[in-house]
Amino acid sequence: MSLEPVYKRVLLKASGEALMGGQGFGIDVTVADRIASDIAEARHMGVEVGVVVGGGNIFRGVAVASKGGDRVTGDHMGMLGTIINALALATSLRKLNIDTVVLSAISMPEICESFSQRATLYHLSMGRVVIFAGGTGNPFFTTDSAAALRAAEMGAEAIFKGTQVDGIYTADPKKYPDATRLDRLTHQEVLDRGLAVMDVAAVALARENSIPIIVFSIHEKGGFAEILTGGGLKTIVSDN
Ligand SMILES: Nc1ncnc2c1ncn2[C@@H]1O[C@H](COP(=O)(O)OP(=O)(O)O)[C@@H](O)[C@H]1O
Ligand SMILES: O=c1ccn([C@@H]2O[C@H](COP(=O)(O)OP(=O)(O)O)[C@@H](O)[C@H]2O)c(=O)[nH]1
Repeated sequence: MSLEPVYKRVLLKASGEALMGGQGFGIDVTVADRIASDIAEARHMGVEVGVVVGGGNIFRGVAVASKGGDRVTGDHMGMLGTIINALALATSLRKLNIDTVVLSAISMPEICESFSQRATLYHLSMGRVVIFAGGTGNPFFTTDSAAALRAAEMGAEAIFKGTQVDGIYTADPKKYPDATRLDRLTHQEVLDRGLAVMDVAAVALARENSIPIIVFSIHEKGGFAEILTGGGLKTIVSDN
C-alpha cells in the first residue's frame, strides 16, 4: 500500500559525506544506489524532485585553505567535487530507469547541461529528476545555500535536508549525546539558537522565500518516501 505524498515538488539536499558511506573519501556506489532508490520511490509517487548534491566527500574549500592553499581555488575544487557526485547519482538513477538530467552552475557542455531556471522547469515538466551540480557556482558559498537558491528557483514546496542525523537537536548530537531532537522550529529560531545543521545563509534565504526545511536522516532506506507522506522522524522548520 502506498500513501499519498503531502508534497508535489521538492528539493532534496544530499550531503557529499552521505555518499561516502563508510569510506574516508569518495563515493560508495552502494550508497549512491540506495539514495537513488529513495529518489525513484518519490518519482513513482509522482513527486517532482530536484536534488542538490554536496561535495564534502571530495574537497572542501576551507580544508584546502587551512593547509595554506588559496580558498577560492579550494572552493573551485569543492564545486567540481559536487559535479562528480552529481554524475554518480545520475548514473545510479538511470540504472533504475529514472529519467535524470544534471544541470551545472559551472558550464561544461561536453559533460552536462548548464543550469538555468528555464531548463529546470522544462525538465521537471518532462518528469525528469533534475540534479543541480556545482553548488551556486560561487566560492564562499555552500551547497546548503545552493539548495535554498535552487528550491526558490524551481518553486519547491520544501527543502528536504537529508543528513547524518534524524533532525535538528538542541545541540550537535555528535558532540552532545544528551541533546534532544526538536520537532518543529521557525527559521528565526534556528538562527537565534545557532543550531548549526544548515548554514546561516541557507536558512536566511529559505526564510526570505517562505520555504520550509525538513531535516531527516538520509541513511534510512525508504525514509525519504516516508517523510514525503508526512511520517518519519524529522524536524520541520517553518514559519507557519
Ligand atoms: N543542532 C544540531 N542538530 C543536528 N545536527 C547538528 C546540529 N548542530 C550541528 N549538527 C551537525 O550538522 C550535521 C548535518 O550537516 P550535513 O550537511 O549533513 O553535514 P556536513 O555539513 O558535514 O555535510 C550533522 O551531522 C550534525 O553533526
Ligand atoms: O556554492 C558553492 C557550493 C560549494 N562550494 C564548495 O564546494 C565544497 C563542497 O560543498 P559542501 O561543503 O556544501 O558539501 P557537503 O557538506 O554538502 O558535502 C564546499 O566546501 C565549497 O568549497 C562552493 O565554493 N560554492
